[in-house]
Amino acid sequence: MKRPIIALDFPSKNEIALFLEKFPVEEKLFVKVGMEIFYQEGPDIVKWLRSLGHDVFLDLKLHDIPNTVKQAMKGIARLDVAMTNVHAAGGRKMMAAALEGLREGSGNSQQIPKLIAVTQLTSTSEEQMNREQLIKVSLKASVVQYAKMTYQAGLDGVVCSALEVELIKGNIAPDFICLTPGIRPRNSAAGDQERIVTPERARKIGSDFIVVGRPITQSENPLMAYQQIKNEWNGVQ
Ligand SMILES: O=C(O)c1cc(=O)[nH]c(=O)n1[C@@H]1O[C@H](COP(=O)(O)O)[C@@H](O)[C@H]1O
Repeated sequence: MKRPIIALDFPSKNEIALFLEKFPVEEKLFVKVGMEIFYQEGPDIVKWLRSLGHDVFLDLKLHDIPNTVKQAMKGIARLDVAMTNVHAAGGRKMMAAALEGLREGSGNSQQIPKLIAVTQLTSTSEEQMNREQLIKVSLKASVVQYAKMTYQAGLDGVVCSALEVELIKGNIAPDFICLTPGIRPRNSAAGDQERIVTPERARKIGSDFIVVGRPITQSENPLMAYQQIKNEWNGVQ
């Protein structure tokens, strides 16, 4: 069964340990380490999660000049993560430099983490993008443009809303990875997310990975919430 990626958005290792205690030890999870916990605990949090047997998506959304991103990626390459990301808005040169950094950091081995780029954050609406970023096209057109740049830079895929997956795969390639956060089961609060989709719809649309945070981490019964979302994501009744 495909595993939803759980966003471990907690302020400390201790809180993550308490959360993980709710899952059977033999259940190997796919978890996301983002800025909140990484800036508290540093790379050790990734090493610890790997030692427990979980797969890690390291979501630090790098966005800086090409050289800085390249050097940072050399460090990330040594953390044994399955996937990591940058912001496509950093440009093609930056994304290509990120890939170079990952390759060099891993000693040019074949086994480098998947590298994907954030298009428009799922918390961004079309109206906000037009008004604040002065991007005067539709949100979908902007996402596809970022996805094309990402593909041309040689990356594996993008982070987008499931609402844009069909368009991206149609314009680029069916196997271009679309990882989709902004997942909300029916009747759960959107919070700060704008472009939301249920796990079932994300499956039908063709998302390759879904990322789910608060609907699991803030649930009264995280294990049950995880299993329900996992079943829905896999089309299991
Ligand atoms: O790169 C990401 O993971 C990401 C990109 C994006 O466009 N939107 C987005 O929500 N995310 C991350 O996905 C997670 C979503 O969490 P919830 O909204 O709690 O399900 C958060 O950790 C975000 O940082």
